[in-house]
Parts: sequence; structure tokens; C-alpha cells
Amino acid sequence: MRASLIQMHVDPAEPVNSRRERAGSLIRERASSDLVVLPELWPVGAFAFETFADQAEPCEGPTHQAMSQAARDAGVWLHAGSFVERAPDGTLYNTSLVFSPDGALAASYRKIHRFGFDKGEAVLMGAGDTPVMVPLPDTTLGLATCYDLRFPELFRQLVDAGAQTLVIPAGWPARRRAHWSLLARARAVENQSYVLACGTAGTNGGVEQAGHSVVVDPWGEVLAEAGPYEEVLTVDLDPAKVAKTRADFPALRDRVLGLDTP
Ligand SMILES: NC(=O)CCC(=O)C(=O)O
Repeated sequence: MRASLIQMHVDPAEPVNSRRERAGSLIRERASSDLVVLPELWPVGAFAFETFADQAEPCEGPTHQAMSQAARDAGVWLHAGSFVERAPDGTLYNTSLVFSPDGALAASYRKIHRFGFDKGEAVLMGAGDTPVMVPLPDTTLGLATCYDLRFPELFRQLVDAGAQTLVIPAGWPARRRAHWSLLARARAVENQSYVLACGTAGTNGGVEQAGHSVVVDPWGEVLAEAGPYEEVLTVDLDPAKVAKTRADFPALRDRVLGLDTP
């Protein structure tokens, strides 16, 4: 299974429409991949909070349409990263979309853990409350977004429900790059799963982005890692490696659940 992670440069100087077109072109260039992944909030920038309300779209807005078309043109499964969704009741969400190769929407996921503590995304957006998985022909995706990476219980829930490949679009800041790399590997090792973690390059909202998108295998080996600039990582995954790792080193089986609270 060939996966491509498109680490886009997100710069407020580039109009959203042209970035959307550019994303479509980059996806079409990856027609030889089975799965293409984009980062978090690439239309606007994960830290460009002041633009969220203006750039919010209904679920079937321009980003949905452009990504559906690109998935169909390329004939790929597309995790289209996330965009600012305006729900019918007016609430904003950080929403990821996954399209099948015929361009149909296969799944959407509203980010559960909002970043910013008492400001930014945490106050501007509503929180999702539903973990989401997407069955592909060769693997089952478990979806998470950026700050979710810090919450291992979400990933364990996804894995318990059958996820084998954890997909994490992000807009992770450069100053916490060490956490990003460490946590991506940790989630792969502890869950004996592939991790596809796709970030952005550039600076938005005054926050320099880390880049360094990474693909980690179920044993924790880094199969590919991007640098700090716009870049596409393409990696061949062996879906059977998940079951093999879990059988050869059955740590997931050895969990002890339901211990008394000390
Ligand atoms: N967009 C985000 O979720 C940023 C997360 C982050 O900066 C961190 O966890 O650190």
C-alpha cells in the first residue's frame, strides 16, 4: 500500500483559493499512491485564529468539493486533512474529511482535543466527541488531529476498535518539534500500528511550523521523515506488518485492565 503525505507550505500571503488549487494539483500528481494525506487546517493555517470565522465553510463547501474532485481524478483514498467547518447551528469545528477513490465522502472527524487552553482553537471551536475509523481495502485507518496526539487513550480506543494505521494531520509548531517526533513514534510503538503524521511548513498566526512529517512502522522504525519545508513523502507500507508485529511481540494482548485506583 503506497501512502503519500503532502506537507504543504501554508502562508497567509497565498490566497486560500490558490492553495486549494495547489493542493488539488499535488494530489493529482500522486495518482500512483493508494492513500494521500494532507495536514491540519491547510486552507487557513492552524494558528491563523483571526481568519477562522471568515474562512469557515459548510461541510460540503469549496474544500469538500475540491478534495472530492481531486480524489476522483487521482483515483486515490484521500485523507484531505482538516478545514474550518461551520455547522448548521453556527458552531465551528476542526473537521477532517476522508474521500474514497470515486470521490465519495467516506468519513469525517471533528477534532476532539482542541488546542490553546483558554484561547485560540479551544475557545473558537466546538469539540468533536466521536472517534472515527475508516476501513480501506488493505488497512483500517484511525483518525486523530494534531493536539490529539498527546492523548494516548484516544489511540488505544481506536486500536481496540480495529485501527491499524493511525493518521494524524497536524499544524505543529517548530518550538515543540521534539514532542511531535517523540509522540508519533510512541503512538506507533505502544499501539503496534503504522503512524502517518502529516504537518505543515511555513509560518501562520506568527507560529513557525515544524514540518518534519513522519511515517513510522508498527515497530517504531521511522520509514520517512520530511524536512522543514514543503515536501511530499511517499512510502510503501506492508499492511501485514501490523498483525505480524502484534503476534510476534504480543504486548497489546498483555494489558492488565480494570486495576483498582491506588
Ligand atoms: N494545532 C494543534 O493542535 C497544535 C498542538 C500543539 O501545538 C501541541 O500539542 O504542542
